[in-house]
Amino acid sequence: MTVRIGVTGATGRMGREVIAAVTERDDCKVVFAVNREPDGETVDGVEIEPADEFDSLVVDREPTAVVDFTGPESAVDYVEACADAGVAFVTGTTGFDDDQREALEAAGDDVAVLHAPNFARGVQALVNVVGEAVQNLQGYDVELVETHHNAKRDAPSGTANRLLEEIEANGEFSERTHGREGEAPREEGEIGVHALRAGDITGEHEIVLAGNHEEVRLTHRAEDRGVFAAGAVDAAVWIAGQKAGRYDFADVISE
Ligand SMILES: NC(=O)C1=CN([C@@H]2O[C@H](COP(=O)(O)OP(=O)(O)OC[C@H]3O[C@@H](n4cnc5c(N)ncnc54)[C@H](OP(=O)(O)O)[C@@H]3O)[C@@H](O)[C@H]2O)C=CC1
Ligand SMILES: O=C(O)C1=N[C@H](C(=O)O)C[C@H](O)C1
Repeated sequence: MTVRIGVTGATGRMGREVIAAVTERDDCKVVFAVNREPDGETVDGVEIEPADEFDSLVVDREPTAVVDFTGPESAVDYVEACADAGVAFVTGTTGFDDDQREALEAAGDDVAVLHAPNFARGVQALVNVVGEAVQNLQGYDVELVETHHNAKRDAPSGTANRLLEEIEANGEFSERTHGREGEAPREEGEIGVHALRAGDITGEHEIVLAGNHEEVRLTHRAEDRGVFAAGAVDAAVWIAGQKAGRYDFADVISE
């Protein structure tokens, strides 16, 4: 079966990569790609259509799944249209607030919805091991540093938030401290969180655990956005066979 994929944010950094990743495979194809203000542009031979036609495209072109890398507001609009149309939704968008997260969850009652803040397999491995490292090093200071390109809108990154959840679930911590300035000695139990924005850096996450005259650093560095796109397209192909519900990238990898 050829999986039929709709792409949103099609001329963005990630949308372009998703189209390229689909085009390289023979088990799926792009059936539409939208962006807010298309000007007749094509991406890898795919015509970019206006985002305000999404609601009709998602019905008429009969996609199996939509892959979304846009922004939180538009991702919610798109998932709600997919829920109405009975189309599965895969999103890598980050920066959702609580209400937006709830809307994503709610759509999972009607269709399969997969949200992953990071589609790199190495990040999933990092999520899997960081809790164990924290458990083994109770009482060590923990700091998280994430580094991204200068156009990234949200901070800390979605991946950093996911890693922080895992760290907090596995140790005794008091609070997250976002950056430091002036007279600001480290408090016991805090987790320092630092967001660097510079140039066109694809995405780096490092967790530093230090104490007992030693330090452990767990680092993931994405060298190319294609790694995220490949994971997202794997997820779109995987979700084709799934019933309504909420999924994450770990579900895709575990099969
Ligand atoms: N999960 C993962 O593995 C990854 C997640 N991300 C996340 O993906 C998202 C997009 O990142 P990136 O591609 O770098 O961002 P870009 O800004 O390059 O692209 C976003 C695209 O979405 C479009 N867009 C934004 N708002 C809307 C809207 N309301 N309706 C329709 N289109 C819209 C933008 O159009 P316009 O140009 O008109 O604004 C743009 O083309 C971010 O949240 C980022 O954190 C990024 C990389 C990996
Ligand atoms: O905006 C990006 O570029 C990225 N965003 C994701 C995040 O917020 O974690 C994933 C990746 O690090 C790239």
